[in-house]
Amino acid sequence: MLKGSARAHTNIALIKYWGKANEDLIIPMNNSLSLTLDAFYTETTVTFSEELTTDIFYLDDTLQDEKGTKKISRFLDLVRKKAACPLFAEVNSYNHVPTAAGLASSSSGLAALAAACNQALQLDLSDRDLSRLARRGSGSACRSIFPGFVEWQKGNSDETSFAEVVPSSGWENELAMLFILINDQEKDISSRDGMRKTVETSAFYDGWLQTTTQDLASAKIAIHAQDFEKLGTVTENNALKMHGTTLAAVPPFTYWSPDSLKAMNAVRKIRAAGLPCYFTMDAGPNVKVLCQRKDVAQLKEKLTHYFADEQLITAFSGPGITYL
Ligand SMILES: O=C(O)C[C@@](O)(CF)CCOP(=O)(O)OP(=O)(O)O
Repeated sequence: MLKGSARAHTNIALIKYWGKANEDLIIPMNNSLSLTLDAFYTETTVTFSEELTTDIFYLDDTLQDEKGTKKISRFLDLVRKKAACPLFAEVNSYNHVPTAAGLASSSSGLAALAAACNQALQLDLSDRDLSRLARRGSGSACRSIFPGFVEWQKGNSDETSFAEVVPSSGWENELAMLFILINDQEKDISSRDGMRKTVETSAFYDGWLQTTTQDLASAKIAIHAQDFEKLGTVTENNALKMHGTTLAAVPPFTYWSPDSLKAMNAVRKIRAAGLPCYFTMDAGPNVKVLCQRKDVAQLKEKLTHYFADEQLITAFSGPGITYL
């Protein structure tokens, strides 16, 4: 019996990954840049055993059906091949995220699984090679291997596509990200399906791609200069452009719900009144608000005029992989 356990934290992209150049290897069209957070994480244990005749996946103590196990099993096939190990495995994952929020964070889940496999099969992978392996599970997972600000170098092959830390002199510890959890019943289009539809059909996709490289350069300059307004502005604009691409997909779609727009407008109003804060969004209705740590209590107080307190969750910069 070969067993491994690891914890990985969710990351939120400030400059988005939105589209694959290679679906099988999960090579992205562009570089992306994220902030790993402390509040949300996944703890995963994997046990490879001769006794098993198939892969078994428990998520928060609930046995997952075949559909829910497919993505995990496909990833385990990769690991088995890499380790020349024929054994099936039992995976136990615990998502420490607010369940109601639908904050299904594939970034922390697949990163934790990759690290747990690394330990169980004694692959002895470097962080860079672990990032490459996690990338094969889910693109954004490659960034959760590292703490703080992280850039995913898109590369053009399995060897050259990996994440690495963005030097920041610890400035990330002066920032905060406040999640506005929008309880939207709509079944989300997964990020994987959403980005594929967009790449394949959206008239706005090329415009997105042309400007996101510049946005990433601006974000890195802002981090180096510790210029919050510059980082916040490029973060918000980049998210709006990414989401703009979905409106020109065929058929069009959007992740925005009425309350998403309410949240974005509230952030604009609070910013206009003098509190620097900027929003970003991913493949769902939730809105994440980037602000400076010193302002997060005041921001939360102002947002309670628009949303219930239990919908507001504060996160700070978080760590990379921890082996348990
Ligand atoms: O995180 C970002 O950069 C932006 C997004 O969150 C915007 F929705 C996409 C994340 O995509 P992911 O779930 O990693 O896709 P996969 O590679 O198909 O598994």
